[in-house]
Amino acid sequence: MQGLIRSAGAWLRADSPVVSSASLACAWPVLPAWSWRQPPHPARCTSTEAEAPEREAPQGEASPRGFLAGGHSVEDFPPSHIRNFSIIAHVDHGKSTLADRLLELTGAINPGAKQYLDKLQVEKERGITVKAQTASLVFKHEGEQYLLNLIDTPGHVDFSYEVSRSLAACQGAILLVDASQGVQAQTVANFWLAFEQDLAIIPVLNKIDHPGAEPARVTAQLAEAFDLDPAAVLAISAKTGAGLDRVLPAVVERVPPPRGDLAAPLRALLFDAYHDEYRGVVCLLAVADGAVGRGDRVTAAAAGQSYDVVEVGLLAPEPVPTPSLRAGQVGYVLAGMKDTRQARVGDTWHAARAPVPAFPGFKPAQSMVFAGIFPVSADGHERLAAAMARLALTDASVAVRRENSNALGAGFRCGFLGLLHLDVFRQRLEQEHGADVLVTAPTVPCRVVLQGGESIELSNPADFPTDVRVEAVWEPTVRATVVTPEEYVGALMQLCTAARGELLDHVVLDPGRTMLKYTLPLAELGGDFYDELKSASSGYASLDYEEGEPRRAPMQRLDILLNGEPVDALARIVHRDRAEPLGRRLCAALAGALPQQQFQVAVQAAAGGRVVARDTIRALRKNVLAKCYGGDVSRKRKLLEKQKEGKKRMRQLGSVEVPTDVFHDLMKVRSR
Ligand SMILES: Nc1nc2c(ncn2[C@@H]2O[C@H](COP(=O)(O)OP(=O)(O)OP(=O)(O)O)[C@@H](O)[C@H]2O)c(=O)[nH]1
Repeated sequence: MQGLIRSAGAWLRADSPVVSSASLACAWPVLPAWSWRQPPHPARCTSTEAEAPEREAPQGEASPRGFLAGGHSVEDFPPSHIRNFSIIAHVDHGKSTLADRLLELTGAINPGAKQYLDKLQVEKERGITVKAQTASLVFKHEGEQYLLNLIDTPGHVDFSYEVSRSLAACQGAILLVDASQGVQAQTVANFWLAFEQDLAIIPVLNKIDHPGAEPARVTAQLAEAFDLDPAAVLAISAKTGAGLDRVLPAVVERVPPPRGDLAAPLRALLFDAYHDEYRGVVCLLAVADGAVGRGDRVTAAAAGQSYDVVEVGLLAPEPVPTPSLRAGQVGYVLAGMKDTRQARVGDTWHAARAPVPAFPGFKPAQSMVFAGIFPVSADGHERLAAAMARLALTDASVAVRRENSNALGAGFRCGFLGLLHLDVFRQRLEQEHGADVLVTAPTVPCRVVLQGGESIELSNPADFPTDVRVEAVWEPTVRATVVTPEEYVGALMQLCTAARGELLDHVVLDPGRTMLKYTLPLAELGGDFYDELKSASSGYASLDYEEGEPRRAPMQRLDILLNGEPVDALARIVHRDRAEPLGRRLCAALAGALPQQQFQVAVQAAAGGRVVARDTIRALRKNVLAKCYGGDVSRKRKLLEKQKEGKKRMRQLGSVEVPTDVFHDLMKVRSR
């Protein structure tokens, strides 16, 4: 057994440098570790600075210094008394709940908080973390005060870009595992992310209060899968608080302090940035050496821009301005930036005219799915454009460009990190910015090689050439990791094969638990794949993936035609074998969803130069005034008004009027 598990580890490491969904988003910082990430042990860490005294925050006095819980200021914490760590885990294993408890325990927030660090409405509603959040805590251990900087990370694979860059600002990570669910796909991915970055890893079992908890079994899983010492595994319940008192002492004792040199010139990593409506762009910096303070002139090396620092401080978890941020500390900087695109995450900041060696940086987040976004009502473009501009400011990982559709008019083509990211973006457009939007079927980018050798990158099915000969199409793939109880292996292998998957490996993790590794076309992960995976495993299987090599595949454009006119917004790029069945499903769905018109409408699907499916909608003469008997003028006017409003939500596709809801209905049509 041990051999098998070790081979799993070896395979993971040999097969890919970082086994993580993060690399799907191409988010992997080109590390290895920086020098300050492998500091000496605290006991060997020399510090000439004074010990941190305990004192009260000044009352009633406007102080330029920022004070943390217990009245501490940043000067109280030399690098030896700082710990920077992330909480990483599979989705829903309890990261945000643990973060809440740690904030309460250290007095940073009042008891009873629920997902305090999840600030977005969409995060609160869906109970998921989308954006990594930072919080600085003060914790007393064995008579010494420590400044602990905690980063709560998202669990979902789409947002793993956030995890990898958060880890770059840390020296340690709490690897949280649900004691009832055990090791899952993102547990594996996140472990290797932290391991590859040389972080100290603290394994913590959560939910030991859960009736299905099996702490002994999951501890054995962790020990075998990751070669961890079972004695190092902590067991807690973030819900009841059981075992919680052991977590922060473990952080202090096991996570090495940052090795910063306060006397050296400023060298800081910009590891995150977000937009605040009132304060502009808030940059999160991990200061490796030196210090940065209000009024300093700093340069962002890769961006090649210099800025005057307006404010620096710690997030505790609310912003606490401080005179400076010092070596080893993680905090925020306001430098008068208006747009998050100015803040390139992974950039190195230094004092103006005092360049320093740059950090390796991060690869930019790469869009994995694209979709068109259009206003629901024909006159809603301006409102949508304003909403897009505002939201794009806060989410630099979405790629936006203008698009014009014959069917839907002016809109945007946007690139996302995955389907959840797309859905979250849509929800935020609607909830936070009041835009009523219509989203076209998501598509993955592919490369089309034309006769003569010219090759084009496509992110819009409507651009797929039909008038020139296509020599080859290359579609993106992922290397997917599925962790499942043994009894579902057969059903899951069937599912992956149906999704055009190629089995790469099959590893028994422990008796009753298996890890499958597949190459899958990225296009197949859209639609219902995740739901099918869950239903084939009664909800027990988990999935993670990283970017794979592009693969040649017989992909073609599937057009939907209304009375002979192709509707560009309904085109898809599909595998040759899928064109006909999908075409049939789309025609049937469209025929079912379209209201009858005053003439017969032919609904057709065409691929590879031929019609592959057809449906017909019979004619109906509709008269909105038919019910108006007796010449009631005001009633007539009301009905006409109502019809006018309804028409705003209609689009004229050739001769056919289509309610915009139809586009939403068609998105739900299964691709397989
Ligand atoms: N029984 C029990 N439930 C817990 C415990 N900790 C968290 N939960 C529950 O587990 C669910 C997920 O918790 P979260 O803290 O949102 O998980 P997360 O890992 O932050 O989720 P993502 O950010 O979406 O990955 C919530 O319903 C919590 O109330 C625990 O110790 N015991």
